[in-house]
Order: sequence, then C-alpha cells, then structure tokens
Amino acid sequence: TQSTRPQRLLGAVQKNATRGDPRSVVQAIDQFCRQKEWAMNVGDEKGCILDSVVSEVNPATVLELGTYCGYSTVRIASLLPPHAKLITLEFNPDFAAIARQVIAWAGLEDKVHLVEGASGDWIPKMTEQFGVKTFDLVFLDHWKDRYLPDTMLMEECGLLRKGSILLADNVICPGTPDYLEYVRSSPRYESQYFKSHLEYTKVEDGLEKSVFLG
Ligand SMILES: O=C(NC/C=C/[C@H]1O[C@@H](n2cnc3c(NCCO)ncnc32)[C@H](O)[C@@H]1O)c1cc(-c2ccc(F)cc2)cc(O)c1O
Ligand SMILES: [Mg+2]
Repeated sequence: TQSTRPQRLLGAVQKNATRGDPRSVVQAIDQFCRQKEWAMNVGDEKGCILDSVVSEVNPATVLELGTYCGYSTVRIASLLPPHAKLITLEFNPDFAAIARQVIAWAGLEDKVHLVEGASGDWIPKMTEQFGVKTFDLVFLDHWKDRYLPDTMLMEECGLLRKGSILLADNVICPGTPDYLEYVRSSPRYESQYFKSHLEYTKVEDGLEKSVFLG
C-alpha cells in the first residue's frame, strides 16, 4: 500500500536526524521539503521568526493549533525553559500519530502534550483538563477560516491575559483575511506583520504577531 507524505517525512527524520537533537530533526524536515516533497510546515525562513518570538516571550504556557507533522512543535518546544508546557491540538489521527513520533525523535515528549481533537472542543476544556489558566503564547497554524472563531473562543474562555501573544502563520498565503482585519482593527490587540515567504518558495507570506491588551 502507498505511504502518505507525512509517513515519508517521518522516514526522512528517522533516516537523517539524530535522536534527541531537535535542530537535526528540523533540518531533516526542511531538507526533505526542499529536495523531495513540499509540505505545509512553517519552514526555515518563517521558522526563524517563530524562534525569535518564542525566545523573546520565553513562555511558560504555549498553545499550538494544528500540529500536522510536528515541525513547529519541535521548533517551539526546543526553545522552552524547563517546566514550560506546550499543548498542541491536532484532530487528524494519522497526522497526530506521525507528529508524536517526530516529537519523540527530537526527545521533546516531556515538554509537549499533543491532544488529539478539535480546537473548538478542547479550547473550552483547557483549564479543567490541563490546569492552564492563561496562555503566554498561541501559535495559529490550523484551518485558516478557524483562526478568528478560535481566537474569539479563547477570549471568551479567559485563556488570554494582558500581554498574551498570538502568532499566526499564513496571513497572506493562503491568507486569513477575517482574522487579520479583526486583530488589526480591534482596540484589544496591538498587531505587527512579519513579512516573509511561503515555506520553501519565493511566494510572499508572513506571520502576524498580536499582543492581547486585556
Ligand atoms: O492549510 C494550511 N494549513 C492547515 C493546517 C491544518 C492542520 O491542522 C489540523 N487542524 C485543522 N483544523 C483543526 C482544528 N480545528 C478546526 C476544525 O475543527 N483542531 C485541530 N487540528 C486542526 C489539520 O488536521 C492539519 O494537520 C496551510 C496551507 C499552506 C499552503 C499554501 C499555499 C499552497 F499553494 C498550498 C498550501 C501553507 C501553510 O503553511 C498552511 O498552514
Ligand atoms: Mg502554515
């Protein structure tokens, strides 16, 4: 039977990356996506912007929406201080299974809690299930038409505090127009656009960093 692209991506990690070395896992995926098959990871160029935001925020609690194969999960988790927690939501069981193995290969299982389920179902349960009061950083990289509803849901559930940072991938390509309009026009957010390129291409894309003002 045919393998899937995520399965082939995992194979490239297991073949080319060193167990317990997150940077080599990131490098192996980027090499696979540049040389073999494009995949919708945030990639190395936008990934450097992600790294700088994570390092600046130095978060104790992180939420990632849309794990896919775990590429950005590994980038973020490798930069977290000890005892910090990254919760990542992925509702496709096949992708979740691959991501768990990528995260394990990087040796980051202790910093990552991968929850198999939909953001709409799990965001309201964050406090009761994981004891999280608020998130210091949220990375949005799931279905683009869900960025806005899930942001409103996080507000409603009290998961954002004064200074919480939202970092959204793909605000240009494929684009998240309603989300962008909201965070740029709402008095409750201070937004900044980081111009970059769609992963592994020369097409314009970027990340939007939005600070929740409370
Ligand atoms: O579509 C893109 N990303 C989507 C990610 C989805 C992943 O997240 C999971 N997911 C989705 N919704 C939810 C959910 N909640 C919502 C549903 O209940 N709860 C939990 N998990 C969820 C999926 O199962 C996938 O694992 C994209 C496209 C391009 C692209 C650009 C140009 C092109 F030409 C082609 C493609 C570039 C990118 O960087 C991109 O991120
Ligand atoms: Mg993306």
